[in-house]
Amino acid sequence: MTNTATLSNPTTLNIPKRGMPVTIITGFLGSGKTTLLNHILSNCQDLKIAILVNEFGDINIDSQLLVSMDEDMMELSNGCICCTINDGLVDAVYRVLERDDRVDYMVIETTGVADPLPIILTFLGTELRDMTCLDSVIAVVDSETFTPDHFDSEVALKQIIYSDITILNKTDLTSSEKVTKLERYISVIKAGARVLHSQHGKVPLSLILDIASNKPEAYADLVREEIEQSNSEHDHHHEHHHHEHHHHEHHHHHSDHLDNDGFLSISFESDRPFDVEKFEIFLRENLSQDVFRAKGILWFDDSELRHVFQLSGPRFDIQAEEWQTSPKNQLVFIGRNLKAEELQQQLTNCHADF
Ligand SMILES: Nc1nc2c(ncn2[C@@H]2O[C@H](COP(=O)(O)OP(=O)(O)OP(=O)(O)O)[C@@H](O)[C@H]2O)c(=O)[nH]1
Repeated sequence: MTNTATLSNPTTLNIPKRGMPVTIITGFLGSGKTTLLNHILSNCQDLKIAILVNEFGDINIDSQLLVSMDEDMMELSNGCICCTINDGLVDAVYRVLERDDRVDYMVIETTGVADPLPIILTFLGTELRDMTCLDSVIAVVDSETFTPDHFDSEVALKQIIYSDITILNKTDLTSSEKVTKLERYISVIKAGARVLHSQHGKVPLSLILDIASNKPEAYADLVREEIEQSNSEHDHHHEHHHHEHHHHEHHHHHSDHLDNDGFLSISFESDRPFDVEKFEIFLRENLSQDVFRAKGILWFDDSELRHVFQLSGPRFDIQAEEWQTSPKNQLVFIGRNLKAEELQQQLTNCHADF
């Protein structure tokens, strides 16, 4: 917080817009946040929405999976997970506010392993409070895989507790009894919870955007606590930023800070195509059980198409579409106790022979 609280007003000639409504989409790994965002972008009609994607991992996969949109309307802030409210996020918000073109609304997709509270508090407790208006915080839940132990993740629970609306998504993959049970559970952990159900994030936009459902009073004590706590953590953050570009150090820091959750992200990129059979064998036989979520863009030597790979819990899915860029492989794996070198070696072995 200290980092952001001291951010001074930009001294450009652009006068930032004021009172911009903001919706934050939170939700655990693979719950359907990007899918919901695509639903919003495809149905928002004349509303000019700026998107801010805060992704966990070194490669931006999410931005490539969003429906075609004005590139200028997208800002990325690559998430180091322990510094969710890094300067990058605040800077990205400022870049949107300083736009010359019309922007009516801002939607932020957080990383699946982010505690949304620091992000919420950034909007309520810094000078962003005067520039923006936090409209709503939405938590997307995978109704098939979510259980009351919430993946042993404190963060998964906080995402629901700090949201204004919970969307129980993927109802097509689970029984209505399970959905009802989840709804009851959510009303226990969060009094007055507003719960919606969806398949592929399809909910009426009038129920989630511009609804003024966020109540800043509810966070007043937290704002104070957070400021006190972040003051004492300041030194750490400082040092961390210093090391940010170093790959190994970066991963190392992640594992240091995720005591609660232990999730880390491993990226893989290559300019050589995979052999589809080798990749399938890798998925079936070699992929560590500790991988909770994976996604990426795949290049196979026997295909002209790019393949979008999605793995969430026990399921995976590969869809073919046209390349918009030159072909390459880009993958991100997220899980606990992952061994980066082993995983990267396994993927290297999936390359097609020359
Ligand atoms: N069957 C089914 N699949 C869904 C539904 N919603 C999303 N998915 C699939 O679930 C996978 C993950 O969805 P995403 O929208 O990428 O999830 P996310 O929350 O953005 O994931 P992270 O950003 O990695 O945390 C994708 O393969 C989606 O197509 C749904 O309602 N039903």
